[in-house]
Amino acid sequence: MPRDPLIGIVGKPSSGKSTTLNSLTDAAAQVGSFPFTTIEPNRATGYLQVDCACARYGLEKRCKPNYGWCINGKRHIPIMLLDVAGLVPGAHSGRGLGNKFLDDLRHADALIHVVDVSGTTDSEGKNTRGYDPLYDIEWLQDEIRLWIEGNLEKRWGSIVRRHTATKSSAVDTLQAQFGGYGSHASMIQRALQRIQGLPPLEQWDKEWITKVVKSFMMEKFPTVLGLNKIDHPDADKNVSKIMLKYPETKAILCSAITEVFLRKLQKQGFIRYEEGTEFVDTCEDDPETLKVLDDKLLQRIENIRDLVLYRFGSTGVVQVLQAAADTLDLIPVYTVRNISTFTGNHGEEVFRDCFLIKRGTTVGKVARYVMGEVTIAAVETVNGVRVSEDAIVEKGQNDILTFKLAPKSVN
Ligand SMILES: Nc1nc2c(ncn2[C@@H]2O[C@H](COP(=O)(O)OP(=O)(O)OP(=O)(O)O)[C@@H](O)[C@H]2O)c(=O)[nH]1
Repeated sequence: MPRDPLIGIVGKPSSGKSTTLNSLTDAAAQVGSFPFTTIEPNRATGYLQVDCACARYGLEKRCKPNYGWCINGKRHIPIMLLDVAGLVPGAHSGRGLGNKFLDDLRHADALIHVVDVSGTTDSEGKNTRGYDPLYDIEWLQDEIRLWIEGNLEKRWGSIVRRHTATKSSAVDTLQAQFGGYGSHASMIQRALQRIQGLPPLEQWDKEWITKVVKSFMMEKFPTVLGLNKIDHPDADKNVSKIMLKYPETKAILCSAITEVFLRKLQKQGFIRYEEGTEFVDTCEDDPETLKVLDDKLLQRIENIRDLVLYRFGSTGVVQVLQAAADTLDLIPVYTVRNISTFTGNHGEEVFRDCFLIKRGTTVGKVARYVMGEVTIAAVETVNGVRVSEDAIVEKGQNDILTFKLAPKSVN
């Protein structure tokens, strides 16, 4: 099983990366500790919303995840986020924080590019007016590409010599070069297959290398755009321009600052807010349980409803994380001790453990990830149905699993 998925948040200074990260990690509900062994300063835990298996069996009330939480069948599964700061035009050649951000980036499996669509900050994050954010989308992709290309071109002569001498395939040769970015052979294969008319590696010139790197980036760093600051009056026209120019790119409209504000008021007991939705209740809706808000704050909530929630359906941040995770094609798999009751070792609580795995992962891989290198005698799913270790995990079919260990042999 590969390591836990990691989503990188990139964008120019002042685009709203930290605000987005805060809005995604400052969970209002009570959460368990996180499952990740190391948390570094620029990493944080976000929560991905999925329809939990408990809802299939009417067990919502007894669902208590070990990590994250589950309310009414909506499960919030921890997922690691990485704040990749320091990207400015020219960073690949040492500007700003230079290549430091690129070292962070290599660990990411997918990227959220936070774009400031208000047009009030320039490419370096300085205040301005009427800036065209289309430029940010271009230069940011270029920076990443130039960094990868630069690393490749430095050694291109010896790469080609070795490739010819060892009669390697293009996939093997590139995997040796791109392994440091966490690539694997099938990723490179897909990247190469996408390029029409690609000649043998020894004939690649600069143009072909650029094409190869661009295609590799689509595999290694699938990117969604978080079009942030949609609450700003200038945002509309910039959003339209971006959508028109990049119709294929997944873009989600966001207002990270609104999400932070709503979660804060919710924590303080002033509002009831269902994250990822347009629903906000205040003391006017529920005077019994919600604290009284002054007129100024009530007016601000009204504006948020009109300018963000009712117009766009939500603040967008939950959706942007969802979209980034979708590019990785992750599905939740539940491991239980008792396949009839779905409970763990003790108590009545169900579906305690859940992992995000890449679609296409086999049951055997999940078993080894959860149990380590032990001999598994049998794997069962719902109703005690036996499942082969070679079976691919499928939602609703064999995504609830229990593992029976082989008895230890006595010599
Ligand atoms: N209007 C509006 N402002 C926002 C939004 N999100 C963030 N901001 C503001 O934009 C500014 C920059 O936000 P940050 O989250 O610090 O941006 P950053 O990308 O992390 O910036 P660096 O740390 O410099 O890389 C702050 O003043 C935020 O309050 C938003 O959704 N709407």
